[in-house]
Amino acid sequence: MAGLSRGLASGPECPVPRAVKPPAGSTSALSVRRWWRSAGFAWAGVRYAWQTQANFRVEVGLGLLACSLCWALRVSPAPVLLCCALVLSLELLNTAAEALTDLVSPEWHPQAKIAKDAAAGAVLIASFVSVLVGVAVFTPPLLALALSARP
Ligand SMILES: Nc1ncnc2c1ncn2[C@@H]1O[C@H](COP(=O)(O)OP(=O)(O)OP(=O)(O)O)[C@@H](O)[C@H]1O
Repeated sequence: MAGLSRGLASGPECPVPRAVKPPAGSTSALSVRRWWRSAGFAWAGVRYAWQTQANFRVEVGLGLLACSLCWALRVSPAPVLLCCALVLSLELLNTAAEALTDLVSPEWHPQAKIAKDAAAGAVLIASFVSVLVGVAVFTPPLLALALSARP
């Protein structure tokens, strides 16, 4: 509690806790315990997005569908996996931007609108490009399959 209150900025204008310097000895990059703890926090963020963001769940579903299609059509999954990572990562950043914006500006504000709309725009662009990548990756094998199935 004392550590937390020490990390809080004073005054109502900045309610966000500042980073508290960790105790000496816990900063080693090779500390497995530290890495595991950080991974737990990161996983909590992913779980939060899964539980609260319908778009995140839809994107995970579409990503799994696209990966299954790669496997069924025997095409390289690399571009599809990259697109999945890009879209899901940006959706997580969008969720973070929304949460921060709601914290800092619960009332309507033009700057808050820019923050939310720009973060959503990043997801939109990545999703659009991912659809193009999907068309480029899946069209040739699907066409070949359709042609080979013709009598
Ligand atoms: N505090 C605010 N000030 C100004 N505009 C806002 C504010 N909060 C939301 N908006 C506007 O309303 C839109 C929708 O906001 P909202 O928080 O519902 O985002 P969302 O993308 O619908 O979120 P979710 O993914 O949780 O449904 C934003 O993109 C933004 O244009």
